[in-house]
Amino acid sequence: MIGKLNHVAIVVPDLTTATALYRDTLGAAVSQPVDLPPHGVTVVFVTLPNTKIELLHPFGETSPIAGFLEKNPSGGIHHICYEVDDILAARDRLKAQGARVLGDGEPKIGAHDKPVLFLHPKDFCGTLVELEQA
Ligand SMILES: C[C@H](C(=O)O)C(=O)SCCNC(=O)CCNC(=O)[C@H](O)C(C)(C)COP(=O)(O)OP(=O)(O)OC[C@H]1O[C@@H](n2cnc3c(N)ncnc32)[C@H](O)[C@@H]1OP(=O)(O)O
Ligand SMILES: [Co+2]
Repeated sequence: MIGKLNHVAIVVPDLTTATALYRDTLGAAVSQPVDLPPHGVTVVFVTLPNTKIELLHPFGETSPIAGFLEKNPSGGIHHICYEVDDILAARDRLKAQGARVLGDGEPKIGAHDKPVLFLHPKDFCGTLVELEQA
């Protein structure tokens, strides 16, 4: 069911520092920061030849990543995102198998203007999983 690895997301305490690290030290192509209010994050996209890295920082008062940053003040890998061909079919199959789909269970439009869903980290080996419609 899951296809390509779309991105790995890293929560960072300081986006400017993290962007400089990826651009100047690691030599990657990085975007400007983009605020995504419906998701409670600001994101910098790092484009690699075979996938993407997203550098995330909390946006707004009720960010879903605020708790993670509190527990991991130096930052850390926050989630991995897999592509699926049919996100509603994937959701229904996962729910039938007992996986917890986060939020209200309805896909939101994600950072790449495609529908996304999140699966509880405790159901997937301690890793928060994002699914994105391919
Ligand atoms: C838009 C863009 C895109 O790419 O399209 C994005 O990705 S937006 C990315 C930001 N959006 C999201 O992350 C949305 C989905 N996430 C969420 O709803 C929430 O972050 C959440 C429910 C996973 C966790 O929320 P929280 O940290 O406030 O909750 P808790 O503190 O109660 O956490 C419950 C348990 O899960 C653990 N836990 C929390 N977050 C993570 C994580 N990222 N990876 C692994 N474990 C995690 C906690 O340590 C705790 O474990 P223990 O009990 O053992 O201490
Ligand atoms: Co993501």
